[in-house]
Amino acid sequence: MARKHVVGNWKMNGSAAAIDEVLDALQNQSFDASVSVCVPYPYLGQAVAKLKKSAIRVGAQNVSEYGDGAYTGEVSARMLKDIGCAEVIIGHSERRRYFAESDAAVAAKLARLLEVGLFAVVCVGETLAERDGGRAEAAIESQLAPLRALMARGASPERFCVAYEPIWAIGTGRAASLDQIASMHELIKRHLGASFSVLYGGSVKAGNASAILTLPAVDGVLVGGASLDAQEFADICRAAA
Ligand SMILES: O=C[C@H](O)COP(=O)(O)O
Repeated sequence: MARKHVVGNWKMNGSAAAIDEVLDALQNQSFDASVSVCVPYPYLGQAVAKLKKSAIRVGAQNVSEYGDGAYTGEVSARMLKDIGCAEVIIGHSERRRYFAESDAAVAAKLARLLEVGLFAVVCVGETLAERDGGRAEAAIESQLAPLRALMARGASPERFCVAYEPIWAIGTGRAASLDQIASMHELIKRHLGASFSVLYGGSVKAGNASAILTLPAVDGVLVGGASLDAQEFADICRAAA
């Protein structure tokens, strides 16, 4: 069985001191799972240096859909690779919602990451209105369509995973039920391939991680708030044995 993947997403939180504190507490621990921490851009270099001798990988939370050039304020996939990032979260619902990131932009970002050889964690998720209106599956299928198109053009399913994050479960303390998670992960695997890696995100905590990670269709978790606490994040990583 493949190793589970635990990704911490710090979002726009933290400081140089907080990064040191959390990474100091994590860096010498060994986990059966593959573990990564996605810190804000300004702290990427610090995290890469800190985790040089650790198995924990450093990731970014976004990347430009463009290659190097005159795109003020953007950060290219090549730059992230250059400084030692291993993976990048793209298409997070907060980016789709607050920064109008479209499915097409997410697909372009994925293509950039694949070009330079960085692993991508592509987020998809439905709103509460879509879930309550019986449209959750259709919403996810439409977000998967550009990924399927990229795969049809040769994108390797080994180089990226999907994180299923129901928007109503993010930061709310109300994780999706095990049935809801299992059924959506199975749907995603039906579309992208049975062995395709699918993570779950949305109010994952030390207390529910084990039950979620035990589901056969769950290949890992994407953890927001709880990844800011070294002890709780380490407990979640251990639950992914
Ligand atoms: O990227 C992480 C997700 O948005 C989940 O965040 P959360 O664990 O704080 O609910």
